Amino acid sequence: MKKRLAILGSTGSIGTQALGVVDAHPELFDVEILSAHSNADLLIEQSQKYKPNAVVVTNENAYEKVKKALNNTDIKVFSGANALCDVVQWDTVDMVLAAIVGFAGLHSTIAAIDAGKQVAIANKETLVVAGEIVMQKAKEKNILPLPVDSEHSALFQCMIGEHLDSVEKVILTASGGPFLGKKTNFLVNVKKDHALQHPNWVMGAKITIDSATLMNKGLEMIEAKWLFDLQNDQIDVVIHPQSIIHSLVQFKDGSLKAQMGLPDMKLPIQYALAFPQRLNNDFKRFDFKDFPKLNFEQPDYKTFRNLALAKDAMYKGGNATCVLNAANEVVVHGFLQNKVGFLEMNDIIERALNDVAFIEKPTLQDLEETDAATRRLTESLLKGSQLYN
Ligand SMILES: NC(=O)C1=CN([C@@H]2O[C@H](COP(=O)(O)OP(=O)(O)OC[C@H]3O[C@@H](n4cnc5c(N)ncnc54)[C@H](OP(=O)(O)O)[C@@H]3O)[C@@H](O)[C@H]2O)C=CC1
Ligand SMILES: CC(=O)[C@@H](O)[C@H](O)COP(=O)(O)O
Ligand SMILES: [Mn+2]
Repeated sequence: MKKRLAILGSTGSIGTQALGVVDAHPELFDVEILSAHSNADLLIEQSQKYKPNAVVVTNENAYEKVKKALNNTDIKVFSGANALCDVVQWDTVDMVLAAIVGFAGLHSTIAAIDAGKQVAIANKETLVVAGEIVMQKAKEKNILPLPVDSEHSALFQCMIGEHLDSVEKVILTASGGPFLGKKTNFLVNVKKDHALQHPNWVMGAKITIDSATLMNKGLEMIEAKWLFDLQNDQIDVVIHPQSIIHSLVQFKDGSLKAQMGLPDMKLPIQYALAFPQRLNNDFKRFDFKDFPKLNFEQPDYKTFRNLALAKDAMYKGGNATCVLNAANEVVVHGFLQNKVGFLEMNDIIERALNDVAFIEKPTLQDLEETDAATRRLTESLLKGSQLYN
């Protein structure tokens, strides 16, 4: 029986690569649901090729275009974020790939878990904002959320067959991004074109900027905490510029297990979609001759302050990681519009973390309000930037 997939965020970097995995294994997967926000043309193209049961479009203008284009087909076309939460619960869906970027992916992921669906989570922001709630719900439904993020897929693969209480710590590898080794006198002037040039991975714009500021690794620390039920001091980061070792688990006997491979997201996507099977593929193989040296160094927390801010938020807990995420989403959006400087992003996130009211044990409703309040505050702080016009 084929696995029937809901691919949320099918027009993005993860979504399109997931469809590549489906292309390679048509005997294993059927596409039941696709979703997009603004890229109507690509969603129309994908719909014509994969003939899903339904598509959801969250941007109103794009919805009109998709609706018109698919008018003469059997494909149902829905609009709005609520529709995402409805379709993932359909009986005809076996697995949901959460590949929407940002807080916007939270509710549909929770809806999928509430309905007892298998979930493959690329959308790390969901776990950063509401990891405790999401994992508790998954536990109640007896669901094992499958990580798609490369580091977390690596940790997951290393932990298979081990007792979780034999884990001493996990070590997340970070490429260091395009500005590895740079200091503030350089970073103060960097613009989006440079920041968007990730050395090893081709990804969506938001996560690429997060990699450049090291916020991505901070988000990933929090993501690891919830996915693997770790204490804060069990999570380390090491810079590894080649992105060949995708992360490591250190066990109580001192043994280290690492998962390695060329940087290619199709592998962790395929692993999650097919779990517990490992599928054949023709992805390029790692060759030691191409990598005579693998390097490691400590992160520069003083220069890349986002990593320190994220770590502090993780230790603080409560709604602090929700504040961190919302402020970061707003400043990254601003940076991509050349409305705020690279280093100013740190200052604004820090202000938000200091100024938004702390809630120790937030409900989902509290987190929604925290997200909205942080966005309002951060937007107003953004207007203080000299670059803002
Ligand atoms: N790309 C990668 O290699 C990796 C990504 N991730 C994580 O996976 C997630 C997706 O990343 P990535 O694919 O790079 O991002 P992209 O920006 O490439 O794609 C994002 C997807 O989300 C949709 N989307 C955007 N805003 C909304 C919204 N408000 N409501 C509903 N849908 C929306 C987009 O639709 P549209 O394009 O139609 O506007 C698109 O389909 C992120 O959380 C990221 O951190 C994790 C590890 C690696
Ligand atoms: C592919 C992936 O999982 C990204 O999250 C990647 O890890 C980003 O690279 P950095 O290590 O530069 O953040
Ligand atoms: Mn990652």
